[in-house]
Amino acid sequence: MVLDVENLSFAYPEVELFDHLSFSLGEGEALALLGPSGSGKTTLLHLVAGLLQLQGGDVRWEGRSIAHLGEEELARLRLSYLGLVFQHHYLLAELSALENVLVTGYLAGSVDREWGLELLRRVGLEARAHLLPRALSGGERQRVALARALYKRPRLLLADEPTGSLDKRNAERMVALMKTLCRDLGTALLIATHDEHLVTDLPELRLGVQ
Ligand SMILES: Nc1ncnc2c1ncn2[C@@H]1O[C@H](COP(=O)(O)OP(=O)(O)OP(=O)(O)O)[C@@H](O)[C@H]1O
Repeated sequence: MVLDVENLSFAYPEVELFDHLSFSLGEGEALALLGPSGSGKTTLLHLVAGLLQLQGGDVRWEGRSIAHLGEEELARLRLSYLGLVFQHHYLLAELSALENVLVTGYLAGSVDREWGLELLRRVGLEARAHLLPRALSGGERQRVALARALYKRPRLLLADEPTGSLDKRNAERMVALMKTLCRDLGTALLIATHDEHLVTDLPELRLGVQ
């Protein structure tokens, strides 16, 4: 399995969020994470990403428990295992669309420009590769952020309200692209969203307010 979440329990001092929650994702599988505001979608994604200390239960990346890994080891594994997309694009304003897609390559000291361009082609933006984020529309920026998240061919893509800032047409296009690209790359996909109608064809995990 790409991801195993086993018996996960988590509480903040004021609120208990999960009690023995379990699910798994295999290669190229997708799951919609649904639930009202405050039900813990973002918290769950942070636990899966190893950005928040586990309290009870386990998270395994390709069979390997992350519960007792140090920060450095987690950060190293995350580079190849995980891609992230948020509600905001977080593109670097001074870099072109293509340079933003390649940014993790620059950091690692090896850049595959052709693959970056291919990803931009797949999200319909090859002709805009040279433009700065401010010259792109909101939907286009978010599609660049998707291409950037997939540049390393991660095993798992986590998307936290990726369509939260988009109109209906762009939201539908973004979700369709996430599903198609992840399936093609064998990347597992976990999407947290309020827009249930966008993910009706995906298996769902529904969180409730305690
Ligand atoms: N650092 C924190 N300390 C204490 N409580 C927190 C913390 N972060 C989140 N919470 C609380 O935990 C609950 C779940 O928050 P979370 O952001 O995970 O939910 P969500 O489903 O993603 O909500 P939304 O859809 O509004 O983003 C909320 O009641 C929130 O106030």
